[in-house]
Amino acid sequence: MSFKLDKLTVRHLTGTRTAALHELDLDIQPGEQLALIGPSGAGKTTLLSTLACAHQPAAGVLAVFGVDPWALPQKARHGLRARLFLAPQTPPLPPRQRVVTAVLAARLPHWSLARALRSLFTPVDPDAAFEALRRFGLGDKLYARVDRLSGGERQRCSLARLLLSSADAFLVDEPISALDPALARITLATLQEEAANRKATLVCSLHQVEMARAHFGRIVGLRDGRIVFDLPREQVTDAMIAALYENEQIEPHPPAAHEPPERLAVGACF
Ligand SMILES: Nc1ncnc2c1ncn2[C@@H]1O[C@H](COP(=O)(O)OP(=O)(O)OP(=O)(O)O)[C@@H](O)[C@H]1O
Repeated sequence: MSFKLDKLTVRHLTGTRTAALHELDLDIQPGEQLALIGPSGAGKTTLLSTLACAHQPAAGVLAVFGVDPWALPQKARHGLRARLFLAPQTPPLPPRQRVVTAVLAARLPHWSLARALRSLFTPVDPDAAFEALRRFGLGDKLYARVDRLSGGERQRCSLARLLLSSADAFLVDEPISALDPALARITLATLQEEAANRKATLVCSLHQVEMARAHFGRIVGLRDGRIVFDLPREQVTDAMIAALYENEQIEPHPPAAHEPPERLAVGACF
């Protein structure tokens, strides 16, 4: 089993004392690919980072590759984390670094300190970085600076690191939120192909419900920190989706009484 959750409850240390995840039961087999969907604030990111052993649960049981990460000594937990690749929605890439260096950093856990330092100045395996970037349509950005990438390019740069990692599970948070539809399809296909080739587990949160239903065989719907459904895609109905997102539409913003929209200057900044 890659992940086993039994009545798992997670609270954030800051903010409200309400649990972000409430008594979740979830089994994820090695090599399985599933999509997490649900409205904003449902707990998708919290679940992914809990699976990545970044949040210690408040209650319940978490087993990652058969062991409780929080019962392990810190060094062993660190070793376990190296088998997990968490791709956050906003990747924390060092801004002044070249893309090639940022991508090759995925191999840091396997390098000696001397090799890691050398790679900062002369990238050790630029061909591997190029190939990973190429698969996400970013081959031309190998030597670009990270802070000159667009939001979508940064996202894909972070995913290229995933290809160079040796992880057995990919935990990917909204990988296509900044991508156009064509790039979104390529990106999901690349992630799924990589996971299938190395028999890695893929858990992917998505706001694009139709993409989730089109690409993933298993769909987990989260709302208010609870699993609302966990089903093969054929059994997920439009009514279930509507109920999952019910009342989530944003109320239109009332125009300010003193400044009706038609009187705002062209180019006004909202
Ligand atoms: N660092 C934090 N400190 C305190 N509360 C947090 C923190 N991060 C998230 N939360 C809260 O935990 C709950 C779940 O948030 P989470 O980010 O996991 O949801 P999400 O489904 O990923 O949302 P989105 O789709 O908007 O990214 C929310 O109520 C959120 O306000």
